[in-house]
Amino acid sequence: MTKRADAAPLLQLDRLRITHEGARRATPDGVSLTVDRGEAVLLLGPSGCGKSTLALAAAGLLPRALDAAVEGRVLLGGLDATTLPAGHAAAHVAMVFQDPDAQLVTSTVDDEVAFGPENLCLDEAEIERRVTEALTAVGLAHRRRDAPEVLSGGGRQRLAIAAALALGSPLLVLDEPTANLDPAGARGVYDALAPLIAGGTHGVLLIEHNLDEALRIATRVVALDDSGRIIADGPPREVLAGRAAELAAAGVWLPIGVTASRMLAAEGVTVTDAPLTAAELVASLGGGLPGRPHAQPHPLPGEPTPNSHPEEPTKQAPRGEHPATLPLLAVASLTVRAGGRTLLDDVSLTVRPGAFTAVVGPNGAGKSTLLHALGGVVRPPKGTVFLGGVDVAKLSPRRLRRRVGVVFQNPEHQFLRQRVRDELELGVDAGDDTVAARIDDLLSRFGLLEQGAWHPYLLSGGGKRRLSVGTALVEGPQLLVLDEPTYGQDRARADELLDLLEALRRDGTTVVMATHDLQLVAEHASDVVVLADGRVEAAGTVGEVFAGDALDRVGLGLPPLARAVRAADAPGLRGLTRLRDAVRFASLSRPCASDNAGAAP
Ligand SMILES: Nc1ncnc2c1ncn2[C@@H]1O[C@H](COP(=O)(O)OP(=O)(O)OP(=O)(O)O)[C@@H](O)[C@H]1O
Ligand SMILES: Nc1ncnc2c1ncn2[C@@H]1O[C@H](COP(=O)(O)OP(=O)(O)OP(=O)(O)O)[C@@H](O)[C@H]1O
Repeated sequence: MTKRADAAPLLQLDRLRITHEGARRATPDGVSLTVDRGEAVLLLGPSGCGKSTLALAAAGLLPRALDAAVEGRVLLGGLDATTLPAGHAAAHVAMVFQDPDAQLVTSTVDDEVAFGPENLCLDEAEIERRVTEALTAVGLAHRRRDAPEVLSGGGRQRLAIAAALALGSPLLVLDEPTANLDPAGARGVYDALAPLIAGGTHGVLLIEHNLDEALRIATRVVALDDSGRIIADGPPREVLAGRAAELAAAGVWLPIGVTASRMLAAEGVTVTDAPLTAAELVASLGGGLPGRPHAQPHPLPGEPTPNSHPEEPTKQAPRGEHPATLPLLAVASLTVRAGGRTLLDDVSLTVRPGAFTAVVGPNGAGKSTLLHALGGVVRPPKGTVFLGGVDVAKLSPRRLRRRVGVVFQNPEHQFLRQRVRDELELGVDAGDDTVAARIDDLLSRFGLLEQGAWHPYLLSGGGKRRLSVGTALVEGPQLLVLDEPTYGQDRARADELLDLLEALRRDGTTVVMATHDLQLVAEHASDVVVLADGRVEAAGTVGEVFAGDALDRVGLGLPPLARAVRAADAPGLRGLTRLRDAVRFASLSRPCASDNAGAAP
């Protein structure tokens, strides 16, 4: 499509400043930016800096959608968004919310996607064409007759994206559109978006933590700091590599290549080609560090054979052969059915005490269902869950809560009280005089001390997520079960959460966590269970599972670094799945000072 020279940008924010009712400061605070056709602007910033609030404004939903004072201007196609009649906004903009449940309104998948086009008074053939195209683009064409609420979390997210695409609006505002999606689903979303940007028909304002995927379409990166002000705005490499230190200090997620380069710089190794993605990182590792060919330090001294997990101690017995330890958790022949479907089909697995077991699988594999069964949230019709030798089905809800802390996929489903502090107090023995101190400690560890008296729903997405983890921890459970706990977190908070999980593990807590972030699995988990279609496809240590083909078989594939390493087919890199191993590799093969002196720049 040719762009008229005089056409106004799709979106123009002019010194936008939004102060929520009762808030002491504005977030965002004085943000000006434009998005035009052919542009995908990636908006980054720490949790609570106002990204979602800005997205609502950009979608023309303020001031209607929020109790907030809005200063500055929001122009959509040159028109003041605050004066656009509600029904006219769709001609300019469509939004996908951070929480897909916030936007699903009808009773079938089909109706949900048709809802927007019907309101545009399009003819039936056109509506049908758009519905089919949008559902196909997100891989939901086979679930047209289902109710949205029976879709998995990822399924509902795909549906929300399809509904936005079907509107045909030139500007798409996407608030973490792939946070609940499996890797193939996330790739699918960006595959669908890429031609819209490249073809110049659409513009995108994007909030996304999945940077490897987002960088496939991002033409510009805008970063906000904690106070909701712009600290960087420019081409992705210039901002993400060039201003990395500043962004990291502000708690902004950085792509894997930039994180690795920073770790290498701390080791005295300079990577000059500023890799952003895992593929670029591997190209720079495989191609030799500045000016010299690689040494081949792999396998590293004392390390296992190629393809095994580099940091797994060699003496560790493979899964199933931990002779001295009885499993903490033993699941046998677990079957869960609902709505005429079998969600879990004869699942058996064990988790050893102190393990950090990741449960991975495509959307709809049954991960949440399994976690709910472990936490006693659903009573399986068949099979058993034993925790420390005790049948979970025989424990009272109160005793179960003391042993198993559960963090749900959607934090809002978990909140029952009016104040953040009360939410943590819920279910704790009133007579216990250590409660207040424990709660203060949790509030401060989770960065929520100042928000203790707030309503939980007023927290940012990241804040809600941290509170939900806090509520599961108050009782000091033996087993902590978490469903996508890093979703919606900024870099600093996600690292903090993972550090906290590691500290809990050192103190004896066993962790079972469902996640779509396979890089996180590589970096932190000890064991993995791969689910697909309600069945266990593979289980074992991270090294064992990553070396096998189960992840490929179920359509997940390897995490970005391991995938890029495998694609590069460089023998020296084989087996690298963790960032710190990649950095160690590069550091060990770094040039000595005299090499450096003679090296080409
Ligand atoms: N309805 C509301 N009323 C009062 N304060 C709110 C409301 N919604 C959000 N806030 C506050 O406004 C600030 C910005 O929230 P917002 O959700 O826009 O941040 P964010 O950058 O998207 O965070 P995250 O990455 O954690 O989702 C936060 O401090 C949040 O607690
Ligand atoms: N009440 C129900 N009736 C029918 N089907 C259901 C019901 N609840 C869940 N399902 C289906 O069961 C399957 C497993 O859902 P579950 O939420 O456990 O998957 P998941 O692996 O956690 O997915 P995601 O990664 O998308 O969160 C999905 O296909 C979902 O649509």
